[in-house]
Amino acid sequence: MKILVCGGAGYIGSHMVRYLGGRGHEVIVLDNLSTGHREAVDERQLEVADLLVPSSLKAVFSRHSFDGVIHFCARSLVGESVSQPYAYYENNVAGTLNLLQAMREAGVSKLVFSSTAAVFGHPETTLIAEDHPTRPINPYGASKLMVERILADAASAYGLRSTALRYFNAAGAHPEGRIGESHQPETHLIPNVLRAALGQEAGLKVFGLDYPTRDGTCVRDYVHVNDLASAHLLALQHMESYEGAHLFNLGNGQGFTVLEVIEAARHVTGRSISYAQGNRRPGDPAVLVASSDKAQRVLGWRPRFTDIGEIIETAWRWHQAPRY
Ligand SMILES: NC(=O)c1ccc[n+]([C@@H]2O[C@H](COP(=O)([O-])OP(=O)(O)OC[C@H]3O[C@@H](n4cnc5c(N)ncnc54)[C@H](O)[C@@H]3O)[C@@H](O)[C@H]2O)c1
Ligand SMILES: O=c1ccn([C@@H]2O[C@H](COP(=O)(O)OP(=O)(O)O[C@H]3O[C@H](CO)[C@H](O)[C@H](O)[C@H]3O)[C@@H](O)[C@H]2O)c(=O)[nH]1
Repeated sequence: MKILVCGGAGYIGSHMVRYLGGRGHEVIVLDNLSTGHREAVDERQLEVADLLVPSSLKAVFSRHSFDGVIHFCARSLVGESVSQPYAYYENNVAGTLNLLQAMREAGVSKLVFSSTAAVFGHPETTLIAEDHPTRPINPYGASKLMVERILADAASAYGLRSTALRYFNAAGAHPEGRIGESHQPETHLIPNVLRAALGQEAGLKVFGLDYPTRDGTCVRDYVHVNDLASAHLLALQHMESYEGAHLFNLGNGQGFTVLEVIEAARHVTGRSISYAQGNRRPGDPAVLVASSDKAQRVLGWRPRFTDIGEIIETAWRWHQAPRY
């Protein structure tokens, strides 16, 4: 297949590009490099374009003919979405609409979309399945839920085939260590913990030790980026036979507390990791763990990295010698 990966210079997108390339697919990356890195992709694959500039988008579709699109572009900082909601709705909703228009004009009818556990808000059950109520508590989650709705409408109006994958906590890096997670600012737990292990992050804080969990810290479901990549390819293949708008939750089905992640990182790195006790971060639910039964049953998805130590080890390889 020839696949357009929008946001392919970013963290998860660059792993997707590697994964597809390794399986013989032809890939073009569309990215405005706002949070992505030129060094994360092969220059020959890269089309620098912006979802908010329709002419730049259309130019990409006129130069290539795609079998499908995987769409990772977004602004994705929860806190920032609360203070700058217009920027989030503009990039994540209006930008996606521009992409959908360009796809329609070019006759491209399959899309895989990055959704998020943030569509659920405060969960009502410990294990979150696809039919769990969606009540996002911040503009980031709301913007992703709006796109899910647009995709459902596009399926009935235009026959667009789509799959929204709601990832829980993407983690780890390609085991070869050439690509990895590099955000500025970095808000995610595992990179911050590993930077603390390297002595690069003096101010590591655990946000809240008074949650109703086994050690008082938040529980999250960490899923390896390469496992996310494999689910995207399965979703594209699934849409060859099934029309409509599909939804899947993606996680490992196992939750780890913040303190358990720090302990696992101590074990992997063999270094001491000190932290301070911080206040709760606004908008953080106590527990977010996915039920990925549907993805396993319908797509045949099998995550390979189920051990938190193994996931952290791949990230550790990257953080010791990051290339960007
Ligand atoms: N990282 C996680 O744990 C996580 C969890 C759930 C969902 N997601 C979603 O997965 C996707 C990828 O996340 P990530 O962590 O790799 O983010 P990232 O910021 O590393 O990657 C996003 C990429 O999209 C590009 N981009 C953004 N806006 C664009 C635009 N208007 N035009 C062209 N390119 C644009 C950026 O330059 C970047 O390369 C996002 O949609 C995010 O909301 C991430
Ligand atoms: O320096 C840090 C960073 C994080 N945390 C804690 O560690 C846990 C994980 O935090 P991350 O920021 O790594 O991940 P989130 O669970 O907040 O975010 C993930 O899930 C969200 C949905 O809830 C969004 O989809 C987001 O893009 C995705 O990365 C949270 O309890 C957070 O409070 C800390 O204690 N210290």
